[in-house]
Amino acid sequence: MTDQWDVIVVGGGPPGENAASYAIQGSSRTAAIVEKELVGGECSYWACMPSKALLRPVDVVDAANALTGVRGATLDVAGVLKRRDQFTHNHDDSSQVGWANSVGIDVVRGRGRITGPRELTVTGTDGTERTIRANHAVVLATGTTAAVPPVPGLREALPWTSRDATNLHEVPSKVAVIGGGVVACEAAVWLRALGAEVVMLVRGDALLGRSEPFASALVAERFAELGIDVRFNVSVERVSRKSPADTGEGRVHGGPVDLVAGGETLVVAEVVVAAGRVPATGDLGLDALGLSLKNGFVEVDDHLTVPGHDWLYAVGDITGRALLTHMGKYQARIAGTVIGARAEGRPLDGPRYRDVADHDMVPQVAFCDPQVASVGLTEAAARQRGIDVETVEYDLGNVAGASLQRDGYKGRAGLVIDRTSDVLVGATFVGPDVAELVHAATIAVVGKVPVSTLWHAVPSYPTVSEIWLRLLEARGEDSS
Ligand SMILES: Cc1cc2nc3c(=O)[nH]c(=O)nc-3n(C[C@H](O)[C@H](O)[C@H](O)COP(=O)(O)OP(=O)(O)OC[C@H]3O[C@@H](n4cnc5c(N)ncnc54)[C@H](O)[C@@H]3O)c2cc1C
Ligand SMILES: NC(=O)c1ccc[n+]([C@@H]2O[C@H](COP(=O)([O-])OP(=O)(O)OC[C@H]3O[C@@H](n4cnc5c(N)ncnc54)[C@H](O)[C@@H]3O)[C@@H](O)[C@H]2O)c1
Repeated sequence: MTDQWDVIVVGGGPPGENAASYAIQGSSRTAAIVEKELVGGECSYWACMPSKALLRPVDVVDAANALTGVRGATLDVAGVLKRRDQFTHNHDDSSQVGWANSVGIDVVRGRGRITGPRELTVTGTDGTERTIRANHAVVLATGTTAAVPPVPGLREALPWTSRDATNLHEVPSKVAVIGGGVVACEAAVWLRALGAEVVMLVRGDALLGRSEPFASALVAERFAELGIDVRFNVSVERVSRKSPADTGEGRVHGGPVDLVAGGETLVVAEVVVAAGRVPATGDLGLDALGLSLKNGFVEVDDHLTVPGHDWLYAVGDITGRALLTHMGKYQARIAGTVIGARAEGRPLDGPRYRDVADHDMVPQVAFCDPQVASVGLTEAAARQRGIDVETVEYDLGNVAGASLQRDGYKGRAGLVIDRTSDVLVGATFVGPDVAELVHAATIAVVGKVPVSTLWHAVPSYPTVSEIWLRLLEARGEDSS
């Protein structure tokens, strides 16, 4: 194999894969992905895919049991785990490597480190080193790893991280989840459904603390119904474990764990740390380039280029812009298109060369129970930016389409509208199966569709989308 490509991408998660393929598509350029673990990255094997594979059966059973006339839906734990393993291909990345090769991308196994402009050293699993070079561009796409807060005894207790929770092979009898963000809320739902007793230790006063308050409140209400014990304003002070043991991913890591939190001692079979992410920039050799990192993240301009280094790009979690697969892939499409244009001497004068969506137009779905699907700014974030906004909310349970989905459907939606321009700057939907509702809102936010125009976007009857009509009516103005 050669040691020189036109484009080298470090990190083979979905953003890395997309950056490589967009950078060479329709050309004779060559590309390589350097990957130290599995091509497909965290998302495919330890994050998005296994977590959603675990949550979907929970959702289906819940939906079936919420319908009069349907009886006896239950979870088969072994079957659920088996289906999860199908989605993670039992950690075999050969199909991803096959895809890369099929579109002209080489895969270089090993840990990449920048040693100079357009130059990297790759250390293989056997310790051998190899120097490789890029003619045009190097793209950093190394992602993040789970943060483990510096609580005395926590690291020594070998707690579960999201990798163990998504790849669980046994269900601990009782789990303490540290954190109240998306990882914590999603994991709490599947662990509870699979049979664990779950206690959540949340530092702040809300679940999904960056969401609209009504979303946090509905999730907390439902978690109480599910028997998830959520404790707010609690910090873990100390942890100790009898005989911690590295029993492998997704297996209980030793004896019972004592946690001292809020002046109380809690004894659990396992701890799940879901306290955010740390960028994987530590050993990338970036200091040699004199790069200043922001909390460890690589700063880029809207062409995803590292300022001052026109050959160096970054995409995905490592940019700290939006730690979401779809946003990383969006950045990758832009970076790849920019690399192609620069390689061919074309100007970057079209909309596809600039990252726009990361600036306050990011969609996200938390697939917990209930789901929380949102895009853009919350009311609080909009006000913080000095936008004069009005808000409108409506109960999803009062929408005919929603009531047909489940008996006693509970949910709520809210819009954040910029009064000056009369366009939507944010939207949040909370409830069972609301994930697919958010894209309509994303189109309205990104397209800056005036609310008066939305009156003419007629939702079909009886669908959950009629929430749009109800929200406009609740705003109390027909400006059509
Ligand atoms: C439990 C969980 C669930 C999630 N669910 C969702 C979801 O439903 N939807 C969503 O949009 N997002 C979700 N996310 C976030 C999503 O996983 C990330 O945004 C996404 O994986 C980021 O992709 P990335 O390529 O930037 O990083 P990663 O997926 O982390 O990939 C980085 C790759 O780089 C490799 N690497 C690192 N350093 C080097 C090096 N020096 N040399 C070579 N290779 C290296 C790693 O091995 C890895 O394969 C979830 C996250 C978690 C933790
Ligand atoms: N469905 C999805 O789209 C999805 C699912 C999972 C994760 N993700 C993404 O992955 C990223 C990581 O998720 P996450 O939930 O780990 O992070 P997060 O930032 O969403 O939440 C972190 C939580 O940990 C708490 N925390 C932080 N430091 C702590 C400490 N020292 N002690 C106690 N608690 C502490 C925070 O208060 C917060 O509740 C997020 O950006 C998220 O968007 C997305």
